[in-house]
Amino acid sequence: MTSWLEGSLKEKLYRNVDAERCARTRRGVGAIHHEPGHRVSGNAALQAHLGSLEHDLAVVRAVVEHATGGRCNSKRQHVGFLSFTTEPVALNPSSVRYAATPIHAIPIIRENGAGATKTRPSTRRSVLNGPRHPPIPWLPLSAVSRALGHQSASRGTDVKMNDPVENAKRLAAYKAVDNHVVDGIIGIGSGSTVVYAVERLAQRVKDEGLDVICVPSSFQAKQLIVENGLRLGDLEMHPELKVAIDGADEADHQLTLIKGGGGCLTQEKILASCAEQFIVIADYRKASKSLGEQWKKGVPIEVIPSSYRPVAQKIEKLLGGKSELRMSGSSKAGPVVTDNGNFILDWRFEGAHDWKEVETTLNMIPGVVENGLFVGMAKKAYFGMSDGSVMEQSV
Ligand SMILES: O=C(CO)[C@H](O)[C@H](O)COP(=O)(O)O
Repeated sequence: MTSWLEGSLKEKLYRNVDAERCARTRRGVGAIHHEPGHRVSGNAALQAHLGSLEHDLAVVRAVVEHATGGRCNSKRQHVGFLSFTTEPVALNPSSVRYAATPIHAIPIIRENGAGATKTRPSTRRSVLNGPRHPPIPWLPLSAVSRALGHQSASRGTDVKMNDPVENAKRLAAYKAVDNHVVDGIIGIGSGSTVVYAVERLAQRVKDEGLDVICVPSSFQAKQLIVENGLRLGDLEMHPELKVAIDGADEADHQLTLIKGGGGCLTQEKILASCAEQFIVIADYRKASKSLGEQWKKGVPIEVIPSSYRPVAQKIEKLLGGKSELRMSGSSKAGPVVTDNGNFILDWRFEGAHDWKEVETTLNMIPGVVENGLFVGMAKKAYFGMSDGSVMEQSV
């Protein structure tokens, strides 16, 4: 039986290994054994992944503790074998999806194994004794730092890697990057799902030598690109993009979107309009039959600050509903200020609308910079599901 702990460990330690590829190459993502007495042992694969043994132990212990929420006693049994005794952990039935990944034994690392194969030149101890294995990608630093509870350039999200919603975001993002990104200029959207797309891009640049220049849609996206060591570009240098990948607050059956929950709708729409392909990545909560079914905060509208009152009044007169100035909350007194120095109105609408008409009506009001309705722009969306699958939607 696959336990929640085992699934979590795989998730954390092998998150940059594509599960399908592993199954094909029989590389063994699941080289972790969970014995019923709450004992977890990870073999040489962990060490091959994580570098020096001392560092491994600290990182792996932190990951295990993060996964279990409990205490972890780790000890070095012999070279290349790590063993952990953890607090009792509850089995979580939602982890059965991990059972789909075959578990293979991976040979123990030895100092000087006969017929040894070097897995990574920089790891002196990383010598596999046994059948030849392709090099295993390293755990990205960002994954380790998330496991240790550090924050990334996401919107202040403390990413919990055993959270089904975070998993769903990651699955959708990884699949979209794998299916749509080739060498060229890529538009990077904003939000918490895009964090995973950038992470995957960085892995592919490192592992496959993918040659991409990334154009950001926000300050957050720019930070992500820089933090992940990707090449930064802009629309001035690269006005045409091969693909733009972005999240959404809601997507209906025609892939009409509400965007701008993170306040970056204007640049996001500009990027989407410059891309040959605009790809949406989201978790299962964002898919709906009609707009407003899932997303209750309304359509974000970026406005010139001095115009917010008359714009709000005009919207209500023309379209009904209620327009509210978005406030910063506890992080700052006063309204949210966008990357462009503007305000955001959230228009809570009632009933069904002709969204193309609404988009045009909103943008015709003097003072409106842009609105968060994306009509007819997305042709493909990836929704990560709670069962670990990815639902694809095309129009
Ligand atoms: O439009 C956006 C930001 O302006 C985001 O794409 C949208 O809010 C979705 O964000 P998340 O991926 O965090 O759910």
